[in-house]
Amino acid sequence: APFLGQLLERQEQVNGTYDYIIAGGGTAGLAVANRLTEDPKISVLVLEAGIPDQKECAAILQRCLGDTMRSKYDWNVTTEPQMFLSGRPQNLAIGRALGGSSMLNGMMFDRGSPSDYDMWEQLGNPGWGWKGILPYFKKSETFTPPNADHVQEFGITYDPEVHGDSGYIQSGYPNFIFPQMKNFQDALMSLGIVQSKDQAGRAIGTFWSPNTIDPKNMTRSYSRSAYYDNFTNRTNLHVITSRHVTKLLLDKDRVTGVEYIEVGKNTTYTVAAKREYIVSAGTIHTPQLLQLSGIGQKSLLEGLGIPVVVDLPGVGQNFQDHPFATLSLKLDNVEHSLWDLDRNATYDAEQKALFYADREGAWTTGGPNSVAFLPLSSYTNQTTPLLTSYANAAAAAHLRNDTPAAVIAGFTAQRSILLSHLATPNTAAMEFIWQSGAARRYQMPFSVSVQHPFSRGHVEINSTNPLLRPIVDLRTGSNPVDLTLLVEAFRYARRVVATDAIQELVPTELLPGANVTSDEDILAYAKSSASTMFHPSGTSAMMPRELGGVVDSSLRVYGVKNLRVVDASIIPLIPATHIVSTVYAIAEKAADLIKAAQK
Ligand SMILES: Cc1cc2nc3c(=O)[nH]c(=O)nc-3n(C[C@H](O)[C@H](O)[C@H](O)COP(=O)(O)OP(=O)(O)OC[C@H]3O[C@@H](n4cnc5c(N)ncnc54)[C@H](O)[C@@H]3O)c2cc1C
Repeated sequence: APFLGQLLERQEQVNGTYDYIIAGGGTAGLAVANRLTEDPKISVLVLEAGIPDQKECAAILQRCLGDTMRSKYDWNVTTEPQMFLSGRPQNLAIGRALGGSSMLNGMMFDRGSPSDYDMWEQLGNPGWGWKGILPYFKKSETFTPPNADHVQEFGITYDPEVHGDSGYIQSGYPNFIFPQMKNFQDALMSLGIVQSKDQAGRAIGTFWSPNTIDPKNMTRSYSRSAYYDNFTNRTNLHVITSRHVTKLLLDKDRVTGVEYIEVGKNTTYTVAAKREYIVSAGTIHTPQLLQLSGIGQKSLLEGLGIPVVVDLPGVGQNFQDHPFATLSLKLDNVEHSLWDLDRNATYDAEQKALFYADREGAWTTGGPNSVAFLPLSSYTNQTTPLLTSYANAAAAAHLRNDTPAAVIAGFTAQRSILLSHLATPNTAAMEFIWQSGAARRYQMPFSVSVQHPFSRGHVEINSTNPLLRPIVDLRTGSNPVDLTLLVEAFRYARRVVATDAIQELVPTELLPGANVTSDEDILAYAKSSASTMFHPSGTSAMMPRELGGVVDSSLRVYGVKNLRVVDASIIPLIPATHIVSTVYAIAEKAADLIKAAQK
């Protein structure tokens, strides 16, 4: 068959059956497909709704970071009005492309701390604590250490022991770093914060985060380039794009096939798997697909006339994200910053020339990498009162009124685990990011982001039409203590700005502005400006069924024998990090679990 192994272009090229069918060729989907097809006897079909990028600037260069948002590569999801954030809906970018959100993301590549994953294990998921997942973090990456000049100039430290050296995702540092990025590290250290030797082993304190960047040419390393582009010679791997999976066909406790359409056309096709079905459609579309297929909360499905195959109230619940808010600064004493690329054509042209000559200069940089992840006790003296306010409310007090009992039980278990970890110095509660103009609207956005929110949202279909967007409600700030944490973080951010290291840069606070000082005013600013960090997680959570879980610790959907979910939706508790490296680790571990089940 002449087309095998390549991206399939025509419907006739799709076979009737495969060993495995994967719904969603995104970050996790392509990684799983790659690992399963290492065995030439195993055939895999990946059905991806999006399109392949054309390796254009927006897709692969840090220079154009953000340009894919609201483009043809984005699902363009708008959330419900966020009632706890002044009623503002949020634009939730999600990749609709070969490689999914990894093709669209900010290229930060960090990990949570050991405690973030130990919490997963404590929630009833054996094998998913730090010890169990670390080998898969390593397996997914090839880490290139910072060059000697950068070690010298910026004080970047690293520990090769915690990194991988033969994985497919390339991680490392851009060839160019703006000098003012170091002032942030110095500022934190002058406040007594310790620099982590390497975030990959303990992401607490201040540190330089790697990016997903190929050291050879300073281009994006993402699921497509890492797990697909070099493997198109595998005749047992079929990938077809512009194919939207509309339904899983179920017969009692087994999936018997998937239905899908070619995007923009009406014909429905069916394809079947001999071994298993894997849903990797991401945090929004995985629960949508399960619900459309009759797996979900009985009352929701019955209300839409969908026959209930498995009454699984957790599907679409437990929705978590990292909300962030920004202190915007103008720095008068810096030679250049990232936003000059958009504002100074001469400088941009110089940097472009440098990039194409030597892969040097500001075109190589863009993803934030000077950051700090701090436990509560490092940035506020209110640790005990804050944790007490979380603990004192009834567990369901801030959940939606009709939250199913099992989901309340799950949240109750999460809450007590979170409270015990957040009381220690080993769990980060807040990220502080010196963004270097990543937002493009300000010269120096200095953002703070809640890492272990107690607010929970949901994703729910309100139509049986698979092509309509489901209801996406983050419910950010529904637990008011999350927002109090942000207010405390603003106060600390101002202490950071007041240090000699930042004052040297001659900063002016543009937003919220020096006159915004009371708790009420800072809170009002946070509510009027807080946004998603694009880390949607948790809507098909890996937890015991009685705690509202959707998949077990082998990622099998409860009540169905041959169906797994592998993507960010299985994350039971969002870790304190940008989550893509966690998604790759989940996919790598899932592939091993699936292979083990073949025996
Ligand atoms: C703008 C943005 C910036 C981010 N920045 C960072 C960052 O700097 N660092 C970091 O660590 N993380 C970042 N993230 C988060 C990270 O990229 C994602 O969490 C991760 O890529 C999600 O992987 P996934 O496999 O769960 O889903 P995805 O990668 O989104 O994959 C899901 C795939 O399924 C496809 N699909 C959906 N429904 C269907 C269907 N019905 N039929 C067929 N296909 C379907 C989608 O098109 C998509 O390709 C960012 C995310 C965004 C959106």
